[in-house]
Amino acid sequence: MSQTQIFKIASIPADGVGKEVVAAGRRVLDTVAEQSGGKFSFDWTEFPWGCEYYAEHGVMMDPNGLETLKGFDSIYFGAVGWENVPDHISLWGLRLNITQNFDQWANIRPVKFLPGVTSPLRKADDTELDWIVVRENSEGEYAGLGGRNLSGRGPGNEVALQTALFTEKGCERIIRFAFDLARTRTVKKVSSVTKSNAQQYGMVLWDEVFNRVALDYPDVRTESVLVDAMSAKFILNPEDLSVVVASNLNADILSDLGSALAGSLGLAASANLNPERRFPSMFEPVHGTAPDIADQGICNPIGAIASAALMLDHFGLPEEARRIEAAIEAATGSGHLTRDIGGSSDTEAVTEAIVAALSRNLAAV
Ligand SMILES: NC(=O)C1=CN([C@@H]2O[C@H](COP(=O)(O)OP(=O)(O)OC[C@H]3O[C@@H](n4cnc5c(N)ncnc54)[C@H](O)[C@@H]3O)[C@@H](O)[C@H]2O)C=CC1
Ligand SMILES: CC(=O)C(=O)O
Ligand SMILES: [K+]
Ligand SMILES: [Mn+2]
Repeated sequence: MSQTQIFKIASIPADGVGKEVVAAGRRVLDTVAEQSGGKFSFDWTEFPWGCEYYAEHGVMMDPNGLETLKGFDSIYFGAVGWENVPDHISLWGLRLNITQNFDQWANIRPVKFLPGVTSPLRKADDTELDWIVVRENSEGEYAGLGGRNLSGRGPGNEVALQTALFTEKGCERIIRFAFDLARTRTVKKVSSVTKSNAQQYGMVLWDEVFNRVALDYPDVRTESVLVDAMSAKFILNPEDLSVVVASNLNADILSDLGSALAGSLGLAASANLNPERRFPSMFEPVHGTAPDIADQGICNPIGAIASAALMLDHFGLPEEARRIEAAIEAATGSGHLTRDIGGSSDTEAVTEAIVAALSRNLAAV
């Protein structure tokens, strides 16, 4: 018998519903591993980093945390942010600390419509919708460049600069990534999103790189759409989308819009990839810590569980990833829905339904 492949996973549930959904995702991943017949298993290490850790230690994560994380095959993340810490401190101290330092420059965020889940889009009732937001995840508006003049100008005259960084290399790598992804899809099309009419430096550079890279992919259709028009297009003509590539902020906003159109923020998955595999990649639901519903056992675990499927893809286990996605569809299709999508099931019941569907699928093979 061949040896079991062991994946070392760092789990960082962090705050709020992050803890609940990571626990659910781990359960699903362990089920898939158990059912793999010894093909693979997961070796989990959980880290207590987040806003509670901050309250105790004054930092969001261990100062050697990045060094520690380098030894893992991937990171399974929940969400970060709580009322005891300013959001920009918690986000930069943990999530952005990891994505930036591990050069996880490609953030893929599929917009998936699930059976049994009502979309606010009437069009979704009779139209096949399926697109992926590709988010530049290392620079742009979240480069962290800028500063504040707190005292030099006197009261009431404070100034702040928040500078967006666009490099030719940074644009090119994410745009090529989007084209390569489009080539793997039924509809070979990339929509590039900027605001280059108003932002005449960085976004014009992005547009130029997009037009140049497109020449290398004559088999892929293209369009360039301004972000305000793209937000309208998400709602009016989403059937026209396949791969949507955008800068850090624009794609952050568009991907929440996409999740909402699919039915809830609780459904959307994401992968923060370091495509060169020099560092571990990180898998997390698109949503945040949902303080309004945290600690009640009612949040939707599907975004985190679908992110676990993206992790399996990254490990070269596409069949197992599709098994998880099929189990999610079986659960929603048979009415196991949390409140955010109009049901009354709790987190535990939906997770249980997904685990049961995995076991049924196995029995059917
Ligand atoms: N990657 C990360 O760790 C992120 C962290 N955050 C942080 O999360 C905190 C809250 O941010 P918000 O802007 O309120 O965004 P959020 O995504 O936490 O919540 C927005 C809305 O979506 C709902 N929602 C989110 N996840 C859900 C789930 N799994 N099931 C059911 N409903 C769900 C919430 O109840 C809320 O009504 C802040 O501290 C923010 O900085 C926000 C986004 C991403
Ligand atoms: C911070 C945030 O909203 C995101 O990464 O999606
Ligand atoms: K998250
Ligand atoms: Mn976001």
